[in-house]
Amino acid sequence: MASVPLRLRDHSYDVLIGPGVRTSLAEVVGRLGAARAVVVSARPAEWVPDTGVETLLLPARDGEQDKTLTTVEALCREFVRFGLTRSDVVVSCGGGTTTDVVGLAAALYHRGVAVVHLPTTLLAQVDAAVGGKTAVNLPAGKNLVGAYWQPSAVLCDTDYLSTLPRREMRNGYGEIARCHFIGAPDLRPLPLADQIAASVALKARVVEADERDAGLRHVLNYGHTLGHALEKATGFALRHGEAVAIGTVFAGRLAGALGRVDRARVTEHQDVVSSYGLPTALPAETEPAALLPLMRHDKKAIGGLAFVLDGPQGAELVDDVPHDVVARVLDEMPRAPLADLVDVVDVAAPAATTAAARS
Ligand SMILES: NC(=O)c1ccc[n+]([C@@H]2O[C@H](COP(=O)([O-])OP(=O)(O)OC[C@H]3O[C@@H](n4cnc5c(N)ncnc54)[C@H](O)[C@@H]3O)[C@@H](O)[C@H]2O)c1
Ligand SMILES: [Zn+2]
Repeated sequence: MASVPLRLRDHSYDVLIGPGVRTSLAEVVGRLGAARAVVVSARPAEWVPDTGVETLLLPARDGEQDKTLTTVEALCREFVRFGLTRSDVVVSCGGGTTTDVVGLAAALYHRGVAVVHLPTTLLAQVDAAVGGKTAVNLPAGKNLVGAYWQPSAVLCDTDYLSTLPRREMRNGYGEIARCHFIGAPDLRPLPLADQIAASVALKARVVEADERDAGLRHVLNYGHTLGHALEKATGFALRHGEAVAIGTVFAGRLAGALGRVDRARVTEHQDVVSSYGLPTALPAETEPAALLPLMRHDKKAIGGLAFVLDGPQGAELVDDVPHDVVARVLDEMPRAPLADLVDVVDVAAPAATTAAARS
């Protein structure tokens, strides 16, 4: 089992990673001094560990459709009915959509009640459940209403991943792959739990340095400017991690075109992304020119087109990248039919991944 600390000025917690770590929940709840717990779970009841205190189990559904203020209100109403107080605890068990919506409910209930996350997707374990950002969607867009609310612990039980569909594993690998270019060592040869621990450790260091997105936290958006545009352009036919993977390959090429990195580093982007079994080409159905305006709407864009790009000082936010360079690098990207991109074979995925993906 790995334990990754996340230390902030007024709040610190540990992220535990490994098989069976969910059984630490009762100890965590005991340490918090909570008398009652509400567990909101999108997974079967038998997947929810004992809390050690009087518990209300609320079933939930993963998915963007329930990541709404309506769900937040419904949860808070149940918290009141159960008599949950400010010194009690809320527990989330599910994918990133569930940890996000439950995290926001915990942030708002009594102006903040302790929350413990039990993420059950690879993406939620390496990214969504760690770092304290919570949000829900509005019809106008994703994650438009939210709060910073750090959990009191995160238990990344890798046993949960044994039932995760292969494509959801790949979704999480998109975020692991981008760690290679924002300060993590080469994680490819490592077992899955170590890859998760290293990705969490990287995110923890970034969040410690910039909890509220004032600067450094931007590096976590490596590959995301094109990634977000591709998600929208394909009507979300690409999973987030798949789109980020293609965005990461593009970020390498763009950094190369701007003279920020050498040819070998550009190739390394392609190699790393493909060795995680992730797509590296633009969908043939998407017109490169149609992606430009979508990238302009990315929330990182302050003036012109902004990208997090690799360079001599490592990854950093680069503002005002000339449109013509972006357009040219997009045009030069390899292309492949969308159907092929979302069905990439896991070429060199580590044994643990392949086993989990098959089951
Ligand atoms: N707060 C943050 O910092 C942050 C960071 C990244 C992403 N996010 C959010 O995370 C969300 C995406 O999370 P996600 O990719 O986990 O999506 P998700 O929660 O929709 O789960 C993906 C799918 O996996 C299924 N699933 C979950 N656990 C499973 C398991 N153990 N076995 C089998 N199936 C399982 C779900 O039912 C769902 O169909 C987005 O809403 C995104 O905005 C938040
Ligand atoms: Zn992401």
